[in-house]
Amino acid sequence: MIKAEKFSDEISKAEVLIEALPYIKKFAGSIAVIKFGGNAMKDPQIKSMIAKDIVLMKYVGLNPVIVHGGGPDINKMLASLNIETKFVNGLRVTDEKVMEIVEMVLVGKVNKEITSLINKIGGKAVGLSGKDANLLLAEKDLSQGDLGYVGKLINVNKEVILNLTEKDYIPVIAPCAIGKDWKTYNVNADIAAGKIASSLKADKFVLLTDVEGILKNKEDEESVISRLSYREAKDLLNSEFITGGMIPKLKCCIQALEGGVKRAHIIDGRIPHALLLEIYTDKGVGTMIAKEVYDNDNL
Ligand SMILES: Nc1ncnc2c1ncn2[C@@H]1O[C@H](COP(=O)(O)OP(=O)(O)O)[C@@H](O)[C@H]1O
Ligand SMILES: CC(=O)N[C@@H](CCC(=O)OP(=O)(O)O)C(=O)O
Repeated sequence: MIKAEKFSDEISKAEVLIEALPYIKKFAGSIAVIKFGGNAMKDPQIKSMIAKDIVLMKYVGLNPVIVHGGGPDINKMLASLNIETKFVNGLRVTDEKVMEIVEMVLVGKVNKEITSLINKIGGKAVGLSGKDANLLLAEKDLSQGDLGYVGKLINVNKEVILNLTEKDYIPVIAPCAIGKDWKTYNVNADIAAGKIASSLKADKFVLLTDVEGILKNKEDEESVISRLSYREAKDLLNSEFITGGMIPKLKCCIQALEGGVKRAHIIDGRIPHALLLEIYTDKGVGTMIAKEVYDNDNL
């Protein structure tokens, strides 16, 4: 170790890269569907860090597919227009007027903001809505009663996504779907991301949100459940621990695993570089849900 002291800072940086090597090897060529939640987008600095993580992932060989929400932006726009909406089990009741605003905000604003942020950092992001090439085909979702134009996805045109990832583009998808009746449908972004992850049989499905993960007790930030098996996740879904926006999140993780996704993660997007920590280090952040969960099982 001649002259090692002289380069000690650089050497420790190189060691960090080497530590990531098993993960880089394991995930090279695979697909990670990342859901960028509206609440994780509130802080511009964090938003920019997430975009950097996504670009880095692409350059080290993992193919990110981004699905975004934008609930808080939709709420703001509706409030400024004095339009009230309510949620039923995490789903926004969507009449024709609300649908118009949802599409305007998600496709016209949020989608383009994320796309240009990634491109500014050096990625090749392409923004899409579910209407482009019939990417997301929906029918009316009646599972929670009649919520208007809330859609349930019945098909994902995965060829569009794969054509883009093969050419090193990063698809950025807004969860507005086209109906079988050619009307526009509002799909919860978590549910859309889960369906897209299943159709691609993604290796990783990561939901970025603004809580530490699934909490046993919502008042206690330390009560994060770090690992859940598929069965435990199903039991938890029917418990009183899970409410509001966490319902579609947990539900879509369960459905993604049923659809062939290997691992689903609900992680805290407010932690700087949470995505890199989750994928390229043995420090899991948030909650991991997998068909089988083993101890010391970080890959
Ligand atoms: N058991 C739970 N653990 C953590 N969060 C929960 C739980 N149950 C309900 N929640 C709520 O779910 C919210 C996350 O969902 P949501 O607000 O829709 O996020 P996003 O905009 O990122 O999709 C949390 O802020 C929290 O209020
Ligand atoms: C049907 C339904 O609820 N659609 C959502 C779509 C956006 C979304 O899911 O955004 P977040 O991920 O930021 O919550 C909505 O209208 O808010």
